[in-house]
Amino acid sequence: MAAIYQAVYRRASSLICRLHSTYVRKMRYLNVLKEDDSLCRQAQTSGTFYLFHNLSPFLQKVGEKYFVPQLSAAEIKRILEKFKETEQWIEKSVLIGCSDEHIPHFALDLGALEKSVIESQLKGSFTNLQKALFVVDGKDSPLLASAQSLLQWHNSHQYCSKTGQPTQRNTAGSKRVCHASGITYYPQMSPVIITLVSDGSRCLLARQPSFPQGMYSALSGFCDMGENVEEAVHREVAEEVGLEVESLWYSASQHWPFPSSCLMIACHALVRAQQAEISMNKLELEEAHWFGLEEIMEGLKRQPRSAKQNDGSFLPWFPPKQAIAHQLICEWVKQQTSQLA
Ligand SMILES: NC(=O)C1=CN([C@@H]2O[C@H](COP(=O)(O)OP(=O)(O)OC[C@H]3O[C@@H](n4cnc5c(N)ncnc54)[C@H](O)[C@@H]3O)[C@@H](O)[C@H]2O)C=CC1
Ligand SMILES: [Mg+2]
Repeated sequence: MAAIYQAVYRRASSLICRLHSTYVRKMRYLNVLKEDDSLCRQAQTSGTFYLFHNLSPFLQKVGEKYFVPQLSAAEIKRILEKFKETEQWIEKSVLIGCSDEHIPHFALDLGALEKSVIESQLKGSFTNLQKALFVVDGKDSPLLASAQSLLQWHNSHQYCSKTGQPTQRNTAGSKRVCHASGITYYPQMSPVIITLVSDGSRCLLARQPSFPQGMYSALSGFCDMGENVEEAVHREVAEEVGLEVESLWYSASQHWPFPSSCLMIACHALVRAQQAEISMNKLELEEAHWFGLEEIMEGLKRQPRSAKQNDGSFLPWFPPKQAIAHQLICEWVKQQTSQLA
């Protein structure tokens, strides 16, 4: 039966090849792998693997640069042999993408095996995700973030929340099913709005107590059930700084893996300059200020280390370029400078 499916799939994909762009073919291929367990199992034998250990990605350092190595199935088998483990381990991997040439990419967490043995065999180290995202090449960070989020979701969804029975995953790891209740669970993300509020000439940045010292960011908050993006922006701005948003517009979005799988939806918002007095919610924020263009441009140049002053206090600095908050701040600067020109 599987052979018939594969022949049909090959026939269909050769037709698709002639009709569609590389991108469309790639997305269609990934979609087939998610739906077809036997094809996905076969793909694992020719795929590449990103390794994790208790959700920390494996990195290699060459000179000053960090790389995220992709291992072949044969290399994974060699590691497993060292631990006298079988290649069944590979079935624990999750599908995270594929190359333009349809080489599938998987992520595999070897958390149950001794970390130092793998690290010395592969000459690299498992690195905390928060650090990894800021040292690897920009194109690798979204991949690491989504791979880790998917692995984390599987870790915490082993059981059905209705029956308490174990759930079974499909080969790609794109869903889990409870056979007792028939419920299918799909990986979850929480929508979060992040808003850079402006009064026309200044922008509002705030600090949560958990932020590193001196760091200010745009206002953020989880969307409530049933809320749309516009309502969430209005509510969060009102809740956190006591201001009423007049107008808002969407900028961009980003997947953010902290604390676990957020879809950050970034917007700009405008409040009236005559009604811009901040009334900060002390339960959520420790500081909130209006910043002028010059202060923002100075802050963008500062690094956490250069922000520290002799008396131990910190000058304001802003999230690094990997965070969407950074993009919002840069867009605001661009818009302000173009108004001045
Ligand atoms: N990538 C970026 O540029 C930035 C990302 N963020 C992320 O945005 C997220 C949310 O921002 P906050 O201002 O902390 O949100 P928030 O203002 O909604 O406050 C967090 C509180 O909301 C409650 N909450 C409601 N729904 C929740 C859910 N689904 N998961 C967890 N807590 C929930 C909890 O009580 C939590 O303590 C943070 O996890 C942070 O990592 C925040 C700023 C910048
Ligand atoms: Mg908040």
